[in-house]
Amino acid sequence: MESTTAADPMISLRGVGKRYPDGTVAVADLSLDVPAGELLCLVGPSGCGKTTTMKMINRLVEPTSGHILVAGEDVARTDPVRLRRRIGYVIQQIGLFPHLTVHANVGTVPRMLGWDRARIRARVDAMLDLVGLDPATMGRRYPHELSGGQQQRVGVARALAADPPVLLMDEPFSAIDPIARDRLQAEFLRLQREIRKTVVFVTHDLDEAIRLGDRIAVFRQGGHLEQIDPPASSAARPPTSSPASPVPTGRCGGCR
Ligand SMILES: Nc1ncnc2c1ncn2[C@@H]1O[C@H](COP(=O)(O)OP(=O)(O)OP(=O)(O)O)[C@@H](O)[C@H]1O
Repeated sequence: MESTTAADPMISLRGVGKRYPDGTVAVADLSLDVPAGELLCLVGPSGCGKTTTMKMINRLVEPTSGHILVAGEDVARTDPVRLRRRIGYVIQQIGLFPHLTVHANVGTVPRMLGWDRARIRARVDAMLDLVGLDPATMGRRYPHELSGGQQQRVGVARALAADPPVLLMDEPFSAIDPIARDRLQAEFLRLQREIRKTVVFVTHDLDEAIRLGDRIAVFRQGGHLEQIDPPASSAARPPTSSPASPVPTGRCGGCR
């Protein structure tokens, strides 16, 4: 990756559009920057282009216009496999390999990178520890022997294993029951304070966005950016406020 200065955004979308082959314009003309270390939440109604935006960053979807830079490098000119090793990806149905143990799941990318066994073991143990799973007992289990919340933790550990600077998280906690979700959010917040990744986090839950996001980007249909602001802090900001008003607390009107 090219070197960047502290002032450069880690992720930069410039006039990005995506028209699918059937003519659907998922994203029309989107520009936004995500500074290094920021957790940016994307919210908005179903079908407004959040997932498409996310997948264009790691090239699971190719934009039909515009440019996306990650750490100053145009992703269109980066080998997708190389790119994805530097971008952790966590999705709702986590997609753990069912026939591999938790340990082997978390070690997937380090193995692909050719790390030696001792380094992989140490890294996997550290990652499981980081997400609150005991490496000795949980590492040997298979995904079906874990709760939904534990599986999501493994997904986060796997995404972090090769220490990517960027994490893309697409509704990572939404399939979890509310109590486990609450704990996962709290732990992820603690974790993020420690590791300071640049995170793009899609959610339908405005409360989750307010809790986790350094900023919240509100999308409307066609991937139009309606607003991008820090979440309102009721202690710091009155609810009726300035033109550049922060995203209000409450439910996301257009969201499911
Ligand atoms: N492969 C595809 N081919 C055609 N249209 C698609 C494809 N994938 C997504 N779309 C359309 O693009 C638009 C944006 O979809 P996208 O999944 O990005 O929205 P989203 O905001 O993530 O939605 P949700 O909140 O429901 O997950 C939708 O109209 C969707 O139907």
